[in-house]
Amino acid sequence: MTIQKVSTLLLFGATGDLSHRMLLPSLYGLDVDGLLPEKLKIVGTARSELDDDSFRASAVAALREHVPTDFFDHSRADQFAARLSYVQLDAKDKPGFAKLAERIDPADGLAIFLSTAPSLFEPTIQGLASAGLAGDEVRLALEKPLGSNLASSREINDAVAAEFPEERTFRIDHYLGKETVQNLLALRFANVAFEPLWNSAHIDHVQISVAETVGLEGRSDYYDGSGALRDMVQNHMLQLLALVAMEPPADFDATSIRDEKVKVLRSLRPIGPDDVPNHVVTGQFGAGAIGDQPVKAYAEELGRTSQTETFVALKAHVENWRWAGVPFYLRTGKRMPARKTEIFIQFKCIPHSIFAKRGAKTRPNKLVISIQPEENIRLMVMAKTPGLDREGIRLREVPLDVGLRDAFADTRRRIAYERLLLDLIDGDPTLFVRRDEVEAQWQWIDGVRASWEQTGLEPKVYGAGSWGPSAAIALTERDGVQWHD
Ligand SMILES: NC(=O)C1=CN([C@@H]2O[C@H](COP(=O)(O)OP(=O)(O)OC[C@H]3O[C@@H](n4cnc5c(N)ncnc54)[C@H](OP(=O)(O)O)[C@@H]3O)[C@@H](O)[C@H]2O)C=CC1
Ligand SMILES: O=C1O[C@H](COP(=O)(O)O)[C@@H](O)[C@H](O)[C@H]1O
Repeated sequence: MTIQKVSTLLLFGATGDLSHRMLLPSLYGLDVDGLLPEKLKIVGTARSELDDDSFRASAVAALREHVPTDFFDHSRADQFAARLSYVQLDAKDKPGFAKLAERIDPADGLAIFLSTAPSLFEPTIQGLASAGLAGDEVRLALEKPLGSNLASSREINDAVAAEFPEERTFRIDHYLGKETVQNLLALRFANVAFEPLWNSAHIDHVQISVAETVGLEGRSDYYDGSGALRDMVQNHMLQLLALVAMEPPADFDATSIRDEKVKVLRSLRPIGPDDVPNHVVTGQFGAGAIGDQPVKAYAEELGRTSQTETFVALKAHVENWRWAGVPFYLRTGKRMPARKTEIFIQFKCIPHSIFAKRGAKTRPNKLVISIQPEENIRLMVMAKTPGLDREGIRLREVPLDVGLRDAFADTRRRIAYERLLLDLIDGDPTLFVRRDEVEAQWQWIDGVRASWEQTGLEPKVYGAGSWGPSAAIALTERDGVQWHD
């Protein structure tokens, strides 16, 4: 495969929050590390009235605010800003796209990043096509949300496919850009120790938790129309589940990895109305405190009452030979006591304990993969407690711990978007989500929502700063399982 070099990155939504907090700082990081093509130009566009100089100044201000202080350097920021220019454009104004075509020659290699609301995707794509900016040399990256259900996701995908073939479409799930998420692949497929145990014969259950302390973060219109299931489970958490559950791919390439992930997503057992009471819990945070900081209830933060869930816990099953009978418990919520993204694998008990007659108890092994903020892989194993007990033997659970931050202390921690922007520029879609994956994700999520709507499930209030409603604890305790908090 010959990879077309990119000479221009065209950034829609260049004045927005995502651009300021993540995209420009990521591009700055890549530039400082010498990873951007030397001649790469970055053209920002939005409706705001800016010229090149004022856009550059606003970009440098964003870098100053969002790049860690020990990595921000004024002269490097100015050098980076020299790559930037700006075109004022309303994405709904088709003839206006001619202004972009005056500045950009797609034949030189063009990557486009849509960091705008999805309602603008279709007019933007049509505008690009009308101005000749959707040709063979052009790649298109799209931010989430890619629809709010399967039907709307298909509409977006169809609109994209009308001008950009799948191999030039880069759907972002920023969790795939996180080092620790990619490390899951390394753990599973660069080591011989885990794969023989990675199945229902040895694994009792899997927990995936994404706990956040933040609330609406100024995105109330979007979030209240979405809720935790569609905001977090449909994309990030199902991608994590797919990476945990997939078969070993033949290669680390886009087709092999995505083929295996989509098989998992299609094997998710639908949750029907009868399953809802034992498989789904939703919650909405009430007033409370995180640490010593008082936190308002969701309805107060939103300014109105709402039935939107800010917490969801699910019991899912992957119906295939490897995972038959292994529950995957998923849980995510806002305004929880701590920020924590973690995959917890509970192995089964040993088949027979040679220590039992000596009074020693064994516990099943556990593997804890901490994705953020800690970056750790910890295997809990049984060890003998030191001592000369005549009566018997004492065993204790101890961690075999790999602190990834310490192990790679000499490496800068990168923003997930650095990986993704670099791959977009290089034309490598491995860490982007293919259409069939997104649609399989939506199909399952739509089923969950339809079932909970049919059963009239309503979110239970949980105190901000707690781990969610008590019903979420009951969801696992019914199976004799405790959440790993
Ligand atoms: N912020 C975040 O952390 C995350 C955001 N996302 C998604 O990324 C996308 C962008 O998010 P975010 O940056 O937060 O949103 P913002 O509302 O902060 O920014 C939206 C951007 O789109 C531009 N815009 C709005 N309307 C038009 C238009 N008609 N024509 C051209 N440009 C327009 C705005 O600029 P102007 O007003 O000048 O036109 C602005 O640059 C959204 O889909 C969001 O859901 C996904 C994950 C995280
Ligand atoms: O996509 C989203 O992700 C963030 C959480 O991302 P993280 O990298 O901080 O874990 C979440 O806050 C937001 O609601 C959601 O849209």
